Amino acid sequence: MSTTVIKNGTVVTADLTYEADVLIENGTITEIGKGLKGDKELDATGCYVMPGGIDPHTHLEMPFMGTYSSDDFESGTRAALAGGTTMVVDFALPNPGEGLFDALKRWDNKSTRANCDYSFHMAVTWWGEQVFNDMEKVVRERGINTFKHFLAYKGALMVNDDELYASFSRLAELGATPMVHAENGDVVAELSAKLLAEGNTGPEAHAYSRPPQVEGEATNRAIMIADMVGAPLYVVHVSCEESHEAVRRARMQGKRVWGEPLIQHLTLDESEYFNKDWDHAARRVMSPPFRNKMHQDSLWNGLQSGSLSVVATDHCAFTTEQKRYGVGDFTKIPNGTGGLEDRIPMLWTHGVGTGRLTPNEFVAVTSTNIAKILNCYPKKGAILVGADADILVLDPEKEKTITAASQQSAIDYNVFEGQHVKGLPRYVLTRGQVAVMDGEMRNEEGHGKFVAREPNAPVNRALSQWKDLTAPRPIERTGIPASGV
Ligand SMILES: NC(=O)NCCC(=O)O
Ligand SMILES: [Zn+2]
Ligand SMILES: [Zn+2]
Repeated sequence: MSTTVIKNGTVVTADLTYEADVLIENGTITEIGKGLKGDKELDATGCYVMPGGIDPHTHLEMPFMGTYSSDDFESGTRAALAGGTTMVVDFALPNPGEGLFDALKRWDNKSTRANCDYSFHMAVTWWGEQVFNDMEKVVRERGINTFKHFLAYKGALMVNDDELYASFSRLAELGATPMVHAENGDVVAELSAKLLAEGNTGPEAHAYSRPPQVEGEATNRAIMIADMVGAPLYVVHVSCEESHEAVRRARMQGKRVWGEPLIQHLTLDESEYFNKDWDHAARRVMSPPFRNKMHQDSLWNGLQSGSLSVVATDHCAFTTEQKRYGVGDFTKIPNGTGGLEDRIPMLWTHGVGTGRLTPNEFVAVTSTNIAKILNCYPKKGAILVGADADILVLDPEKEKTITAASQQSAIDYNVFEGQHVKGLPRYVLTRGQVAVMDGEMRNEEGHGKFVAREPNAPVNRALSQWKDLTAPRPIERTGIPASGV
C-alpha cells in the first residue's frame, strides 16, 4: 500500500497549532511528526493542514415545491470538495405516509455517485405508529442518530406540536438527537396570504412573510419541548437575534442546545431582496430569509462567544428557470440557495481574515464541533492518528473572485458572485485520495462512503442521566393519615 505525506505545513486543529508532517496510509492518518517520509509528497509550505470541512446541512436532489434541487450527490459533493468540504450530511425526506426505510432507499440510490463521504439525517414529516417503530431500526441498524422536524412549510413538511412532542420523546428514549427548522408555519401561511392579497407578489414579500419573530417563537417552542422530554436539540439555520437569543439563553440555563448559522446569513443581507432585478432577488429566496446587519452581528458574536456552534450551508440549489415558477406569486419560488463550494473560503475571508475568528475557532465551527455533535468524532473532524484522512490544506495567500462561470455547482448563478475571497485549498484529500490539487479537480465519482453514526453520544448520555436523577418521584412517607372520606 503506497503512502502519502503532507510536508512542511502547520497543523491547525480546534485546539492546537503546530508544525508537523502528516503521514497517510490506506485512507487514514498513521503518523504526525517532523521529518516524515512517504511514497508521495504533497508540499504544504506556507499552508494550514486542517480537518476537511463537514457540512451538516445539505439538500441534494431534494424533491421540494414541485421540483428537485439541481445539485445532486455528484455535482454537490464535487462542489463541496472544490471548496474544502470533505463530508456532507443530507436529509432523507419521507413522503406523507411513507415509511422511513422507503425514503432511505431513495437516498441510498442517489448517494451512490458521491465524490466524498456523507451521512444522512432522517426527517420526520408525519407521525404515526410506523414512524415510531421505524425510528428504532433507523437508529440502531442504519447508523442515523439525528432527526429533523420542520415547523414551517404548512401543508407540506410541517409537523404540529403534538407530533413534535411525540417524536422528541421517542428520540430521547432512543438516545438520538432532534433537529428543528424553527419558523412558525401557521403564522407564515397567514402573513403570506395577507401579503399576496395586498398585491405583494415579488420575492421581497418572501422576507416580509418570515419576520424574525416567527423564528424566535418556534425556536423557543422547540427548546421547551425538547427540555420537557429530556432530549438535546440542534436548531438549523439560526438566522436572527430572536432565535439566537433563545439558543443562547437555553445554553446559559444548562440546556443541551446547539445553533447552526449559515454562511449565507453571516455574509449576505436583506438588501438582496430589494434589488430591481426579479431574478437577482428570487435566486436569494430561502427560509429563513436574509436579515439586516444587526442580526448578522448577532450571529458572528454567537460564533465568537460559543453560543452558536457550527456553520453550515443548507445547500439547496435551484436554477433561475426553477426560481421563475414563482413569478407573480412569491410563495411558489422554490426556497433554497447554494453555498457548498463557498462556505470555507467565505468564512475564512470574513471570519479569520477580519479577526472575528481564530484559525482554531474556524476549524471548530466548520468541522470538529460538527463531528462531535453528530457523533462521528474523531473518525471525522480531526487531525489525529487513526482519523480518516479527510484533510484540507489551506493556502492563506491564495485568492479568487467567486463566479458562477467557474463553479462546480450545476446551477447558472452564485449568490456570492463577485465576492473576493482569500484563503483557498491547495489540496483537498478525501480518505487519503487527492481530490483537489491547486484548483484542479481530481475527484472520483462514487468514492464517497456512508458514515454511520451511533446513538447515545456523550451529551445524550449525560442529559438522560441528569433527567433520570431529577425526574419526579413519589416521596416515601411514614404515618400517612387515614383518608378523610
Ligand atoms: N432553507 C431553504 O430555503 N430550503 C431548503 C429546505 C430547508 O432547509 O428549509
Ligand atoms: Zn430548513
Ligand atoms: Zn435545509
